[in-house]
Amino acid sequence: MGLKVGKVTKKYKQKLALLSVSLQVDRGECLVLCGGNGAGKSTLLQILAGVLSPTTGTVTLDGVSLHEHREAYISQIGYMPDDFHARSMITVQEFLAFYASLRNASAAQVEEILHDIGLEKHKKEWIKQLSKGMRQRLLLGQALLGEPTLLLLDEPTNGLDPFWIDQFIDMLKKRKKKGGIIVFSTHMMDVAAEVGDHILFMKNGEIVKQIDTSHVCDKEKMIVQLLNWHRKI
Ligand SMILES: Nc1ncnc2c1ncn2[C@@H]1O[C@H](COP(=O)(O)OP(=O)(O)OP(=O)(O)O)[C@@H](O)[C@H]1O
Repeated sequence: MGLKVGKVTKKYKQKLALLSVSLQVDRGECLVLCGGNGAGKSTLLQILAGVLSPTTGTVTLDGVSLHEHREAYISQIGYMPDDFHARSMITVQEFLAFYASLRNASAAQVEEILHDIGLEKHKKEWIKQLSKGMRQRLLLGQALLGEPTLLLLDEPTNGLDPFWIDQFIDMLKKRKKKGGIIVFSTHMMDVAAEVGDHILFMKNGEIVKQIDTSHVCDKEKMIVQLLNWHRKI
């Protein structure tokens, strides 16, 4: 059970973006990807989301192979990309309804998510008129539709104010309790420490450090250590 990534490598023409990345995340766990710009975090998340194909390596979710049973695998994931080009004339509600139809999520769930991401009052607005933080919340809402087993979030806290960062942390904790798996990237070490069971630091496409937080008692001390690691790599 869980997410298993075996020796995943990604080459963009001559550029080696990922080099033999292996990891495992069990049900009910959260893995946080850290590392400087260009470390390979987005590339890894895009591979796990099936948006990019790995050059070599394997990805399975609860034993279902992304390569061999793509449709079954994809139906179990929710993916929030790091960028969002909202040029089209579509409202918040239409945007979520579109993704709900792809994921077999009900209209009731769209309403529930609109409430959870605090965009109920904005549901008739064009998405291109939303603030950065609101767009992030909408993208997150889209990823939650259909209650996916695996949530893949690329820098989800970018642009969120402190209230919404706390809401985000609560939401992740609830999903973990329900047995969901979460993988997200961030530069915010306090968020990583608050919800991460495994914290990975990447550099030049490789995992250079892994911290398992289950034995950590002093969270404040861990945040300082994580900040030091983040600066060092
Ligand atoms: N489409 C592409 N074509 C060529 N090289 C790419 C492409 N996308 C990413 N890269 C390269 O792959 C490497 C990893 O990039 P990636 O976007 O995965 O890093 P990241 O850790 O997410 O960085 P950031 O924190 O800046 O978002 C970088 O060297 C980047 O220049």
